[in-house]
Amino acid sequence: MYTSLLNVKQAINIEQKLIDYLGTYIDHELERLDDVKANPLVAFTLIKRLHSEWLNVVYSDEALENTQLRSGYEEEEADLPKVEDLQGAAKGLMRLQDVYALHVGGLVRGRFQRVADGKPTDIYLPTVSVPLSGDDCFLVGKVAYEQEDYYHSVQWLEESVRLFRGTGSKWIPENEGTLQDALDHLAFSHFKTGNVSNALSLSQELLHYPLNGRVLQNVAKYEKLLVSSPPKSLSSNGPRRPTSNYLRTRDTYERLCQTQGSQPVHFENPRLVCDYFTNGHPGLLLLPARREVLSLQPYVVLYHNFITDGEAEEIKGLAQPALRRSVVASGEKQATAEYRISKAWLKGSAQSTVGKLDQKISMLTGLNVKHPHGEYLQVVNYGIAGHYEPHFDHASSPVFRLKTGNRVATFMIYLSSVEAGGSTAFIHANFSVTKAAIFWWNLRRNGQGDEDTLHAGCPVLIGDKWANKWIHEYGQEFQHRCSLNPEE
Ligand SMILES: O=C(O)CCC(=O)C(=O)O
Ligand SMILES: [Fe+2]
Repeated sequence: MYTSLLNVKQAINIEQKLIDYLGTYIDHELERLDDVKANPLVAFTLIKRLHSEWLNVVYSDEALENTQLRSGYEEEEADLPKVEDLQGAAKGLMRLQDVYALHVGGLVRGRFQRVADGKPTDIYLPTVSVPLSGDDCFLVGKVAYEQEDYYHSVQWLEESVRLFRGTGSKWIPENEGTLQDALDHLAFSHFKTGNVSNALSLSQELLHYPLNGRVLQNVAKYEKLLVSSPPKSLSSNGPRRPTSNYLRTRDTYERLCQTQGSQPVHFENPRLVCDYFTNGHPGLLLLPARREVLSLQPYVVLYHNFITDGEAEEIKGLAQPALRRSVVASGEKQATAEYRISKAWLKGSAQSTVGKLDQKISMLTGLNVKHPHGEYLQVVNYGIAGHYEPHFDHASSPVFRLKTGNRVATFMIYLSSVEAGGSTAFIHANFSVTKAAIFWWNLRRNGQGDEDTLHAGCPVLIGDKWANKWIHEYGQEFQHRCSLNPEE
């Protein structure tokens, strides 16, 4: 190599190549990191580590003399996830389990699987599977247990007991629970769901632990119960899912989240057009919108190329600091009601990207979107299994109407495409959408709310959902005219 300069040049080329390989490797690793961040199982275990595992380690006897660790931890403490975050993450996992009919055993192995005809199928294959520990499952089970939701607690605690048994009686400092705790909670959950014989056998196992009067009493109670009312043969199908207040629409909602519903069949109805749309506006002449009319009643339109990746990134960047603030500032009640979602409002000047988007919405819809006729751009970010229950965007009662009237239409933009889950489901119209930008009228021409617009945001399974939307209100008298037909 040292005999000629040419050889040295070659060596430099080789090194350059190696550096390029390294660069590619790092890029791939960064992508992998992105994948990992967007995985709810990773997010859950991370929150759990930060909320309780580190705490248990830092304050364990083993770490007593490590004052540096303790003071370092105390410095960060204020920024660590709170118990509500951990509970919210656990509830998020159970929501994903329900809405996407996921198999708990699969989730525990880091997989997202649905069981159909006894066979598990992956509905999403993560690049990295993050398995859960017995203690992770114990925590989810306990959150369910504390809400008296024994349907979920049985399933998660079964997994917890199985995993704790697998690790033997080894004591792990970061754990919150033990095999004994899991058995105890599982026994009671079984009892509450009417499975007395399982409750009894688990309680009998608990008798091997340092004696506990309550367990002894339970064993006697369960034995008596089994004699007085022996279990009926396998007639019941096990515990039912807890009912919720939107049960009426729940089945449809979940089906739409899983399947996208019955997508529009354009060739069957000539009014469901796909076209290059300018709305007769000179501003759209050179770059028309790729419009797809999805539904006529309610009237829902999809614009395929509404926002560029660069614009979306800019909007997310603008919203990020405001989003954080809005979470801290939200009152306790609201934080729990809309848990897993944070919001920010962006004003933006006419020249800004926000202003340009405003202008584009106005050109496409022909509506006056200037504040206060349109609300500021709202950016929403969804957390673990973040979702939005079925609702209307318009106010159903005049009491809640703003000065500029009701929300006549919605323009919703997806700032990043979600990898799995997270679609917007139109409950009555029977379809769901996950991409680009959609527009729909909330009010009928007679000013009344259009009940057919009932819609929901499905929980995000994988990915980072940034939906944002423009809501237009009255002030559109000449653009969205009333009809002479009061029924319209
Ligand atoms: O996230 C979604 O898909 C729906 C959000 C929504 O409906 C709303 O913010 O009003
Ligand atoms: Fe909505």
